[in-house]
This record gives sequence, C-alpha cells and structure tokens, in this order.
Amino acid sequence: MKVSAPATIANFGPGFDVFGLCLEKPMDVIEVKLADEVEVKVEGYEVPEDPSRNVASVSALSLLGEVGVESGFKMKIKKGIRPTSGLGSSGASALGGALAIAKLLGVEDKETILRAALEGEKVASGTPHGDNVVPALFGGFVVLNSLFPLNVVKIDVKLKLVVVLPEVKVSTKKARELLPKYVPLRDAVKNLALASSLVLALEEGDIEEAGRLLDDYLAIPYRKPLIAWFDKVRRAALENGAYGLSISGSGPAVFALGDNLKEIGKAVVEAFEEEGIKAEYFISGVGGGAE
Ligand SMILES: Nc1ncnc2c1ncn2[C@@H]1O[C@H](COP(=O)(O)OP(=O)(O)O)[C@@H](O)[C@H]1O
Ligand SMILES: N[C@@H](CCOP(=O)(O)O)C(=O)O
Repeated sequence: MKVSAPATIANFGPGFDVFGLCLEKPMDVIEVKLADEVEVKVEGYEVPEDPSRNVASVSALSLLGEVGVESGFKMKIKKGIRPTSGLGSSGASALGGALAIAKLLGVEDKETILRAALEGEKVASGTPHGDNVVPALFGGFVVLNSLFPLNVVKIDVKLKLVVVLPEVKVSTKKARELLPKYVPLRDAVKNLALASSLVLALEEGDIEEAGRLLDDYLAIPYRKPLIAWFDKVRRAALENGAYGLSISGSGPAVFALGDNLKEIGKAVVEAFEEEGIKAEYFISGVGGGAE
C-alpha cells in the first residue's frame, strides 16, 4: 500500500493549534506491507530508521495496536518534506504511516487513523497537536474544533501562496517549549478577532483581506529567539506587494499571500540572504489531502 502525504501550513496566522492548510507540494510517499519484523527504510531527507524514533512507524505501530492486529511491517519512506522545516514534515509522515496501514487493513474510521497519527506526531513535537495531521488527511483549509470526538470545519478555499524555506532548522518541540502557560487577555482577544475574521475572509474567497489578518499574538512573539529575522523578512514581503506574511507552523518556513508571488518570494529570499541565511521559495496551491 502506497500513500502520499502532503506538507501543511499549521497555525496559518492567528490559528495556533487550530488552523491548518494543506499544500499541493512537497510530500512524503510511504509504502508499507505486512511482515513478521518491523523495518523502516528512508530515501530523500534524512530521518531516523529506528522504528521507535521514526514518526511514521510509531503511528503505524499505534494503528496496529488500536485495531488489535499483531503484525510487523516493512515500510519505505520517500522523504520529500524537509524535517524541522515548519511545513508539517513530521505530521505528513505520522499521518502517512497510520493511513497506509489503515488502508491495508480496510480501516476507514478517521478518528482511529488520527489517534494513531498523533502518537507519531508526539514523538517529534513532545505534545500532540492536530493542525498538521488533520489538514494532511482532509485537504483544504481546516479549523480543528476537537480531535476526539472529531469535529473539523473544512473550507475548500482556492488560493496560491509563496513559501520561503530558509536553511535553518527549528525543532517544533523546542519551539513549543518557549510558549507560556498563560497569555495576556488582550492578546487572546486580538487573536480571537483575527482568527474569526480570517475564517470569514477565506469562506468569502477574499484573499487580500485574509492576508491582512495573518498576525499572531499567542505563539510568534514568544518564539522570536528562534526566528530573529521574522520582522525583517515580513517587511520585505509587505514592501513587495504581499497582503501578509506569517510563519508556517513553528517555522522556519514562512508563507505569504499576494498577487505577484514570484516577486515576493525573491524579495524574502534576498532578505534572508542579507541576514546570512540561504533560502529558497516555491509557489503552491491548496492540496486535496493524502492519497
Ligand atoms: N518520518 C519523519 N519525518 C520527519 N521528521 C521525523 C520523522 N521521524 C522522526 N522525525 C524527527 O522529527 C523531528 C522533525 O519534526 P518537527 O520538529 O515537528 O519538524 P517539522 O516542523 O518539519 O514537522 C526531527 O527531529 C526528525 O528527526
Ligand atoms: N501548532 C504547532 C504547529 C507546528 O507545525 P510544524 O510544521 O512546525 O511541525 C506549533 O506551532 O507548535
């Protein structure tokens, strides 16, 4: 059984742990067949082949456990999403591993698949968060109300965005450790206003307005030590016509909405280079989810 699991943009501005957008590319491709032992082989970007440390095998093992099937498997991962990118690299593999085994066994229940995927995601992030695995499964833009019971609102928004990926690593686990337990009420209120307006703008297909609402007071300010260049690259995007720019997931990738995505991508790459950081950009539409 072969499954392709796409990159995702978690948080999408003000939606910390709640919003997620599925991208068309890049993606991981995960192939599994049942076997006596558990074996993991990886091509492409480097991630552990130890089955207890690879998020895809952890979620596959968790799914087998959930449905009470005693079996091992051989798993091949074509790792197309750079790890520690902020593009849901661990989320894609975690979802892909669970989904591939589920398809093999004829398990269709989405909560069962997501429960297993979150076990994998927990290995990478410390605490499980669903804003990568859920959009990777459903595609489109999702608002994650609750995982168990599963309650997801999906908007099939049509947009193109530019993603810029700098050559620095940010571990989601470390980025989550920087977050405070409590936030000031005024910041929570600002995010509430931004997030609700952003959902309406996306529902109406008003991408310009959506771009203007890509702000966040809950996570990004506390993560500044890991993304010191953020204000500079954001300014470069806005000066070159972007409607808005934000961090993808916990970073370091950033994404922007705008008309002239190529120009914005080049300007943001240049801004990174002025900081001595190599970067590359790509343009993507909204993906339809894992297949
Ligand atoms: N199959 C996998 N895909 C991606 N990362 C994995 C995988 N298995 C284990 N990991 C580990 O998870 C971490 C990357 O996850 P994370 O920090 O969440 O990055 P991202 O934001 O790109 O998902 C790295 O330490 C990586 O070695
Ligand atoms: N809501 C999470 C999203 C992490 O996404 P990733 O792509 O960086 O793994 C967070 O902000 O911690």
